[in-house]
Amino acid sequence: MTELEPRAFSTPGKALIIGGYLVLDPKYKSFVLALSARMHAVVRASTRPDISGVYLKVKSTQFNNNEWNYKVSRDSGYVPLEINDLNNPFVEQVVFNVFNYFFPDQIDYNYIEIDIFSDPAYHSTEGSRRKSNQYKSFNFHDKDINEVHKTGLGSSAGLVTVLTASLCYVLIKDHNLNVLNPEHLKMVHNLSQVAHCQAQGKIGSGFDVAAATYGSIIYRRFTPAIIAELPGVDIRFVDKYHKALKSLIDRVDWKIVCEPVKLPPRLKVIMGDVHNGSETVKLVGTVQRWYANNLPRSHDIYEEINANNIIAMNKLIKLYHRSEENPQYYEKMIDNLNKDKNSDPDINELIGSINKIRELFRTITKESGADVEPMVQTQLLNNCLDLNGVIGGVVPGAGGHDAVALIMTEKTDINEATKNNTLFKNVTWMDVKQEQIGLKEENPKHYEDLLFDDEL
Ligand SMILES: Nc1ncnc2c1ncn2[C@@H]1O[C@H](COP(=O)(O)OP(=O)(O)OP(=O)(O)O)[C@@H](O)[C@H]1O
Ligand SMILES: C[C@@](O)(CCOP(=O)(O)O)CC(=O)O
Repeated sequence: MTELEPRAFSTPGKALIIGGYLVLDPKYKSFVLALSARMHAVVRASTRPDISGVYLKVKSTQFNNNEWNYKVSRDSGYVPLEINDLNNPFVEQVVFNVFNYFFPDQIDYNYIEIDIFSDPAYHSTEGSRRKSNQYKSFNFHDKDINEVHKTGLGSSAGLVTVLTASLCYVLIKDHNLNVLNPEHLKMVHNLSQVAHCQAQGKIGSGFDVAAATYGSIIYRRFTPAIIAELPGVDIRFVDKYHKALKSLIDRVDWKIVCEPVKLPPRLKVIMGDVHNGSETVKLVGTVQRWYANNLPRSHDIYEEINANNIIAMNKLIKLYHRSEENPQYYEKMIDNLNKDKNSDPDINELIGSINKIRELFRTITKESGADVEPMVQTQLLNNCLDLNGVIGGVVPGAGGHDAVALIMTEKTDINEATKNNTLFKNVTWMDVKQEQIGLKEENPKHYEDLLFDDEL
């Protein structure tokens, strides 16, 4: 039995700060922050002559030892067959698409094992026990993955991207996958978008997959049609899907924008979990119906939101440049914000544009009935904005009752500022930071010998 050298990868979670709903239309740009909570995969593969075709085991031991076992073969169009009839559409679509992309004649390593790990912030900690080693810490639940409450950081997009990278490593020529090679990143990104889109039922803009791959970005989506036009699987002509997919991944111009961005220095994002959970799919459907039934006024509202989105994004970029041009002045200016939020014209315009975006989303909330910025969240955000050092706040992504995202000075200690204050009793400040980097190589040894913290 020969073994492929084990490798590990990770991808970040996300917060869509600016551009919710509009980003579903390829016309509009958005601002997405990658977060320090990451999804991880450790991949091992070996040659097993006793097994016919390919056997793939995906394990998620953190969730009641969940695992999915697939058989795949070229003769059946690489449609994965789960041997216990278990469902995980995200894993299935990754397997299907990565195998179809490479469409291998013969597979050197036909027994593949992938261990998935998700950082604690993705899920509620309730009923979990922490396991750690000197490098990593993960929560272990005695419930299945689908029964544990999510915090909305984009676990499925992170999972799809990190699994895609892992399988690409096994199947790419000479196993030379390099996360620093732009061509390889593009391949992982495009394959992940296809798999995520198919698993989700084609509803998302793909900002979460783009952030999982590229980190914090200004994002403009691809035209949804390019994925919708892929042919179905046809067992009689197994290479039909492969040819169309290969062309889509390598040759079609996706006209996508993924420009790296950073929050201006000395500012940070803080995510607050409101523990309620929202149904993105339902919210999107309701807002889209409102949009269609209220044209052309709804279009004008979107255009006005977009004008303010652009102001907010430009101000964030300008502040970043100012920090580089005159670091001392910039530092003082940020320090001043802890006393007077209106002391700088760029910050003023940033605050003004975010307030306007929120106001327009409240109009949509009222008219459509979709809780994009429901009253409780308005109150919570306004209470946050009253705190020293907090300069902006939004209900990220699709909005709803899930979470709030705040932009504040680095010196602001949100836990301290809200401690014992009943106005904030329903919110838990999450232990995540904004991060630049998307798909990252990890050390597979860092996932070994995890021990329960309470037994250390
Ligand atoms: N650690 C994991 N192991 C295995 N599968 C996982 C894991 N994390 C997520 N998944 C898959 O992703 C699904 C959750 O995806 P979903 O898109 O509903 O949530 P999300 O991406 O975390 O949330 P949101 O899009 O609101 O940020 C799970 O049902 C499971 O199929
Ligand atoms: C409403 C939408 O723009 C954002 C959804 O974001 P989230 O899943 O709530 O983080 C949909 C999308 O872009 O996929």
